[in-house]
Formats: sequence, structure tokens, C-alpha cells
Amino acid sequence: MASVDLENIVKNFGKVEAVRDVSLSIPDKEFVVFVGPSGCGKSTLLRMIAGLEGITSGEIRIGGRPMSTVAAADRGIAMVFQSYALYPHMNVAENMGFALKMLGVGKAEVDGKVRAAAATLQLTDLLDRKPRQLSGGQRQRVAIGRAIVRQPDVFLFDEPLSNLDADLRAQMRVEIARLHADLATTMIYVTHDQVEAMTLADRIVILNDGRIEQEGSPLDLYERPANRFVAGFLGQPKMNFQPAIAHESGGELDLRLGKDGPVIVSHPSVSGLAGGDSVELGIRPDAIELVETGGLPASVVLVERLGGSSLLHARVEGWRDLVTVELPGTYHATAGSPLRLGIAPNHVHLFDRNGRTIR
Ligand SMILES: Nc1ncnc2c1ncn2[C@@H]1O[C@H](COP(=O)(O)OP(=O)(O)OP(=O)(O)O)[C@@H](O)[C@H]1O
Repeated sequence: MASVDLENIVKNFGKVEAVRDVSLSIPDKEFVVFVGPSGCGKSTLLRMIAGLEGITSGEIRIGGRPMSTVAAADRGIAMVFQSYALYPHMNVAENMGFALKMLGVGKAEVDGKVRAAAATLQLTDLLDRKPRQLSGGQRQRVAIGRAIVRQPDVFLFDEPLSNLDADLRAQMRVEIARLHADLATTMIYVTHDQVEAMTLADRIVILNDGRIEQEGSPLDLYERPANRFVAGFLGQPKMNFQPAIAHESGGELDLRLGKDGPVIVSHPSVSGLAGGDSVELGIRPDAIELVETGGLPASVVLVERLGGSSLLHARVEGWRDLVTVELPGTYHATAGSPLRLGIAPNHVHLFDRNGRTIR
């Protein structure tokens, strides 16, 4: 069991600033997910915690102990990689027990631990097989099993599900969540997949360009993004964004498409906004309704029917991009049909010109 603390971590590769002053405290038993776009520094951060990469400056502590002079093998961590990294000439049981054997643990104890981990991961019937005789999902389970038998204080996962197809990924996601509940061990998980982040994490850390944009519980970040980057990163389908101008008349404020354009949102309750201010609106696809009267005039461009719900892509005159609307059930409409979009004022996110959340 261990907490992990990062204090002012910087990592430069020559002129590339991969990680810029990251500080983070991960309490014991927490499941933390590092998520962000390609190149944001998430794998580098994980590899520094593992001891596979040196740090340029700052301090990492595991269980309160500074790690600067502690080798990777002595940090009490186990890492699971995207590539599985199994030994091809060993069978499943040998792969899972290898690290313990190297540590000089007796055969009976190794066997017992391998059997217990295999039972947890439904690998018992596969213990005699070689990696080439396994499916991708089974290989990844062996890689996880190999980490479990070592009973580490901290599990590190580097995009472990990226090589699996969508079905298996969903299934393994559930297994990893269950594993965390069963083992109650600190887990740090790197992914670029925001669905994995939302479903697995106690806490999500969103990274961008080597910095933390925001950290918090999945729902907190989803409902209260600190900035436009976080708002646009979390949520599938993505949030709609559109520049708008605040317009004041008779003491009431509206948000309009352009100075004299149609009203997008009436009377948003927001302080600190005055007539003439430019803002960026953010509206999630499920926060837009089709209305009979009022609302914004739009026309259908395309409908994607997903079974349980439909994604309507509509054009609104003066709107920068197509607007995506998520509707329950099966929605039928032909391209070009007129409709009206209703946006509830309390569902609108507002960002200033620097992308910071106003509300
Ligand atoms: N060994 C290295 N030498 C030089 N630059 C590196 C090295 N490793 C990583 N980088 C750079 O550091 C930055 C962060 O890389 P990192 O692999 O941590 O990103 P990431 O968020 O994990 O991306 P991805 O999702 O694509 O794996 C990138 O700009 C990358 O090119």
C-alpha cells in the first residue's frame, strides 16, 4: 500500500519540455488516470514514477520515501504495458511466476501465487499455453497477472488496452475496475481514451503540453470544466463551441450570434458579463432540444442512428461548425429539413477569450 507524491516534476529531452512543473498527490488506494492528447507527457510521467526515466528536476516519493536514488526494481511497483511484453518461450504460468522466481521465492509459493492470480483473471485453464496460443485479451490478462503476483504497492498501466478491439476493451475495462476494488491498491493508469478515464478513475488528471489542465473526479471535470480544453476533451460526442456576443437591453442580458444576430441563450445567469463582451459558448449535445417555437432556426445535415440514441448534425446560419444534437431513441429526418434548436440557459458553459471558464 502506498501513496505517490510528485513535487514540481520537470522533464526535458534536450530542447523538448515533455513535463513542465507537475505537482500531484495520489493517496493510497486511489485509482488515478492520466489522460490527454498524444505527446502531452503522460507516458513520460508514468515512466518517471516507475524509475524507467530520470527526472530533470523535482521529487517523486512513494509511500513517503524519496525515490531519487531508488532503482526501478526496488520501488514496489509493477507496470503493465500496451505491448504485453511476455516472454514467448515461456508458458503462461512461467511468465506470471518469472519475477518471483528471480527474486528467489520458493517454487511452492510461486505456484500458489500464480494459481491465485490466474483464478482472479480467469486464466486457470490457460496456464500451460504459450503466448502465441492466446488471444490479445488473454495475453493482456497474463501481463496483468504477472503484475499481480508481485503484490506491488503501486500498479502502473501504460495504455494497456490500446491493442484490443472495442468489445474486448470494454470487457477488460470492467475487469481492471473489479481488480482495483478487490486488491485495493494504488493504481496509476495512462490512456488517451476519455471513456476509459471517465469509467475507471477515482480521479482524472488531464494533461496538455506537459502541464496539468485540471484534476478531479470524473463527474466534477465533466460538469465543471476549468477551461475550454477540458470541456472539449471530456464527453462523447464532443461539446459544441461557438463564439457569441453578450447583448444588453432593458437591464436583461442575452447571448447572441453576432452583434445583431439571433438570440442563442436568453438571460443566462452569469455575473461579471456586460453588453458587448465576447464569449465562447459551450453546449453539450444532450443539452440541446428540438422545440416547436422559438429557439434557433436550423436545418438537418445528417442523422446518425446509434440504436438507443441518434446524433443529429445540423447547420445553424452564422454558426462556425455543424451543431451536434444527441436525441433519445431513433430520430428520422431528411437532409435539408428545417427544425428549431432550444438551448436551456442553465446548460450553457461560457469561456473567456483565454479559454477560462466564466460559468
Ligand atoms: N526519449 C525521448 N527523446 C526525446 N523526446 C521524447 C522522448 N520521449 C518522449 N519525448 C517527447 O516528450 C513529449 C511527451 O511524450 P510522451 O510519450 O510522454 O507523451 P504521451 O502523452 O504519452 O503521448 P502518446 O499518447 O502519443 O504516447 C513528446 O513531445 C515526445 O515527443
